[in-house]
Amino acid sequence: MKAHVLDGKAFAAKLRVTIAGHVAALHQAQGIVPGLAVVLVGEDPASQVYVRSKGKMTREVGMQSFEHRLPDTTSEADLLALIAQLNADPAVHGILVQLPLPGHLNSDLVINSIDPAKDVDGFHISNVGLLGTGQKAMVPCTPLGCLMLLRDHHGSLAGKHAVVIGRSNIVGKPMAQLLLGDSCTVTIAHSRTADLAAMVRQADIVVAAVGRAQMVPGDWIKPGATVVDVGINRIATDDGGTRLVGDVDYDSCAAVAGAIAPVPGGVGPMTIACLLANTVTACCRANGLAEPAGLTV
Ligand SMILES: Nc1nc(=O)c2c([nH]1)NC[C@@H]1CN(c3ccc(C(=O)N[C@@H](CCC(=O)O)C(=O)O)cc3)C=[N+]21
Repeated sequence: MKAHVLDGKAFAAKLRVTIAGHVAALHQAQGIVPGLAVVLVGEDPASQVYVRSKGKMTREVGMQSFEHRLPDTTSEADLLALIAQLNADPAVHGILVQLPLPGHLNSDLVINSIDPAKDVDGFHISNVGLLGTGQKAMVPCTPLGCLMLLRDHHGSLAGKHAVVIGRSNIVGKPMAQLLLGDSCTVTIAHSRTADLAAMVRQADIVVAAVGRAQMVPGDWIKPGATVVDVGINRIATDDGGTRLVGDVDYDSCAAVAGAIAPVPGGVGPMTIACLLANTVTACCRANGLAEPAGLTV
């Protein structure tokens, strides 16, 4: 059997068309243009690629993109002052501070200084608490994108056993909350889980978000299970180049899984599309307008 491919690239492209429609309608009916501010501190090359890609897609759907690039020597006070300015700017509906931040900056402090209503990453403690208690929140983009792919493929997720590998605040924990919200039985596994292979073999849904290249082999996958690969790892190739791989070993997993989201072309494009979706949602909430269906949970 060869797994069905969960085509995040195509899904995200359709979602961006839908978002562009909502952006055009907001502009026509209300004269409002949703705005997203992205803040990048330092010169990490991978981060620069993502920030460029986010800016391009933000403009493509008709929204305003504000990019702030700061040197890696930026003080915490200066970064907090910029965030205060963006919090107060009515043209800015969403604020994303690219992570990881340079080591001298306290990322918890920085993230919690963002107005929760503009926190399109969903990382502010207030949004984390709202999500955890089933209230209306800004939902983290990567888990939201994974959930959209899973719902699209399965319809209802109720009663399925989901094993989330990874316990980060940005993927593992919010992913588990979303799956619980959809009535899955959820296990959060991690590097210290005893007999991880046996645990993963019980899963109807596997979400791999550990940050270790190709660490999940096909013989950990229950035949027919759905595999969502969140990993983004650049590895060396034999010809001296590099290539992007996920946290699962694609070929061996695709041979046993019922469905699998590949890297690249799976969760990555969904993350950016969900960032745009969150910005539209934040813009509608800020203006007291009904938010479009289908952009969040
Ligand atoms: N505050 C914050 N929010 C984030 O959402 C955030 C962040 N910081 N820091 C970095 C990570 C990483 N991230 C990705 C987004 C899209 C792709 C993506 O589109 N990947 C393409 C391939 C891109 C390539 O070729 O490099 C794909 O998987 O098909 C990857 C990674 C968002 N992040």
